[in-house]
Amino acid sequence: MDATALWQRYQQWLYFHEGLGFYLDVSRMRFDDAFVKGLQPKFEKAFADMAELEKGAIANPDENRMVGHYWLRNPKLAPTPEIETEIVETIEQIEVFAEKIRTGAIHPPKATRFTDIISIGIGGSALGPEFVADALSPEFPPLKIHFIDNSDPAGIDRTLTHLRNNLASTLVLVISKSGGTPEPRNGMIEVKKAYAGHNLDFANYAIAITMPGSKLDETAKSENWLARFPMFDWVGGRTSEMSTVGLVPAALQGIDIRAMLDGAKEMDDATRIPDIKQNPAALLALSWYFAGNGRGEKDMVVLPYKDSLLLFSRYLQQLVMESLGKEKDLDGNVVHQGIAVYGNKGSTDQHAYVQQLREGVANFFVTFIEVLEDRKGSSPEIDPGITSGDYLSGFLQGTRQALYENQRDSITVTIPQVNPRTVGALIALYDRAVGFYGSLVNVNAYHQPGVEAGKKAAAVILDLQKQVVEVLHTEKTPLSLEEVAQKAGVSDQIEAVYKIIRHLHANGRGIVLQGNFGEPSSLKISAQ
Ligand SMILES: O=P(O)(O)OC[C@H]1O[C@](O)(CO)[C@@H](O)[C@@H]1O
Repeated sequence: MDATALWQRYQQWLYFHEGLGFYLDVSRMRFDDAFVKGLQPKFEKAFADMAELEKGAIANPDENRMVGHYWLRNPKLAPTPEIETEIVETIEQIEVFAEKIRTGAIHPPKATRFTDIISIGIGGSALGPEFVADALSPEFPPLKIHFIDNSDPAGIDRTLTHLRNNLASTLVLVISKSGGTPEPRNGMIEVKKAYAGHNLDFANYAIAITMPGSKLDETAKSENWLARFPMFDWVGGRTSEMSTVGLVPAALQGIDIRAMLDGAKEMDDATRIPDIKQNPAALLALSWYFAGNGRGEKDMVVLPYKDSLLLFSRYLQQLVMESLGKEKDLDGNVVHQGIAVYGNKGSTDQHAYVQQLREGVANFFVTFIEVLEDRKGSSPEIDPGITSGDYLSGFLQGTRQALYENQRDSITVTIPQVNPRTVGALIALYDRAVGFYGSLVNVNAYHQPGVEAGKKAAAVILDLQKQVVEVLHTEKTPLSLEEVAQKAGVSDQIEAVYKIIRHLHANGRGIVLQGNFGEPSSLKISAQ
């Protein structure tokens, strides 16, 4: 297509939302009208499915759950008055509590104000809060947030070491919908010990965000923690940024949560329109379907040209891949669906992997995210009449064009600036696009059965570790790996036994290894 035809196509497909100042350009996805027409029946179903979901249908049949994240930003849509009240009151509760913490009306026993937050959580209980903190937290927030989102002891140490002089004024958020996920539980126990080590009563600093009645909730209740906020059963982890999971940490940092909710609501209103061309989430889902033939054949590379949106691609990775990456469709057929997502930011990534995108294997499509406002205030000139923001904008246009010339498709999302409204709107846009795409390819986008396998296998390894240690403590003479496995009753699991022993040895856990470390079968193992 020549430049004139492309300009026509650009105008023909451009979506603009006036209230949000939001643009979506899908003109560089090379679908034609016949393709759009062919997908129309699937979209009719997707729009109908979405309407049912919003009315409270059991949209997650496997877990027998309603899917209600849209009600969080428009409580009037909730299917019962009880749910509506619950949402409204919880938001008010968050605002009142955050205000008291920020002003010092609620303060720690040994300080006049809380200064920091440690937020402990993983997956949907971390990625949204991390993204929003990075995107929206003020330069000098009333409380500075730090994250523990793993069971990595060195990572936990790093956070605690940074805060070693501030623990007495550090609030701890323990965020886990289920209240039983091992990683946040481990983090919580380690942080609790650190508080005890500083003679601080953890309960005065701790806040639980979890489903009422969960293990975490019970602990918080019985230990009389500073506060507890409910996470609702009908909100999935990866769509929970507008629930207590995201709103509590955001409000504590002084981020305008009402503006975030308003932006999301406005985008929800726009993405409820049952017309592909008038609906930006439908346009995204259509483009994804086109790119990967409805089978995820192409990866989604997300490139925000703005440092503060760096974590958006990481956030989307869970939202898209945990939602759409499914073995079976809703009829039980094996389909192995999904779309792989990766990306960091432009123009930085132009000096990393864009070489391959331009010339290498064509197994992707790009989503550029453009922010019109360069910075607050004016910019100095780098070259005559040219600012660094002009460069960034030029790099985006240039890369989009260079990719298109080589038959690499792209979508461009444009927002006026990064603020709570536009961030809320972006989150809502992708929530809905994923929901639509799930309907188009007929998968349950709201469960995550695949995650369980890894969790179960890890639990088996931890049980095996206990058996191995018991065997080694009972035996007086050094044993080979084979003998340890045999005595532990797991002769078929020598490799797992070896890895457990090697890890214990490396961490000074009372295991002695003799022999050639490059030849595991030569090793003799004993307990100290
Ligand atoms: O908030 P929870 O229950 O600790 O779960 C954390 C994450 O674990 C998962 O269940 C599986 O990875 C995610 O869906 C979820 O966001």
